[in-house]
Amino acid sequence: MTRNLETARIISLPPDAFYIADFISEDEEKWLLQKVNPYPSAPIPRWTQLSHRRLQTWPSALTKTNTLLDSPLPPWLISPIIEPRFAALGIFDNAPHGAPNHVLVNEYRPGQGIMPHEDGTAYYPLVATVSLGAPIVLDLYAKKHRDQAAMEGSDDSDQVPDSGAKPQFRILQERRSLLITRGLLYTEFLHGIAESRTDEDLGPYSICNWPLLRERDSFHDGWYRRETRTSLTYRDVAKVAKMGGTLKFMGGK
Ligand SMILES: O=C(O)CCC(=O)C(=O)O
Ligand SMILES: [Fe+2]
Repeated sequence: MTRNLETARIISLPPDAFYIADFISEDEEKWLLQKVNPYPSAPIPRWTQLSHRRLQTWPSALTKTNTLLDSPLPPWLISPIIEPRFAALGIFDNAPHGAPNHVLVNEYRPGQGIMPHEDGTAYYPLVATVSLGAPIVLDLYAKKHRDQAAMEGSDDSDQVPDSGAKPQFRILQERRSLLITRGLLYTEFLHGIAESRTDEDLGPYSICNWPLLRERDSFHDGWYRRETRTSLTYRDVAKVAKMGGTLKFMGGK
């Protein structure tokens, strides 16, 4: 990864996390939100309603064996985010395909969130997240290790934090920002977003990327009311099946 990115490192976190407050412009944000929610309705309804958020999966969902059927991302997810910006920062240079091939779009309305989870081995261990619309706090929890889970009498696959457990770290993602998490932070931590109508206790001691924020002043009361926040999460799926192969298989040749 290039030197440029080092100035964006969140130094209080285990390796590695990077935060760039002003990654896209206001016009680009507006344009991307229109692409996510085309007026009056998408030609193909892209949203899947989940219990606590809405989700779009581009270019398509992974198969049961975590394989991506090879197909390009739509142009609006490529330019300007992947080309030229990710490329200039060398973000995916070491990933198997040298660039992201999969994007999950999440939308959270006030009160919605996502349970602490890990993204797992289907992806190269790096996620680059562009935030749109409003700020939100991402909570990080160290995974429980086998011995700890055993001591607590839970089965050893139970790495999920107890409900009500305090996150170990909190990252504030402003609208128009980029957050990159990779390496140990990807493999050894769970991440989640609280199902809350406010984000509170915001300050230099509780928010680990505080020095890198664009609009610290707007958080000086220590809280804000949630508004609809959309995320574009870019990843590289390791296993890709060429369509040609599938067609040949279907044609019996
Ligand atoms: O919306 C986000 O920033 C997090 C989404 C997430 O964790 C996921 O889609 O796996
Ligand atoms: Fe995730």
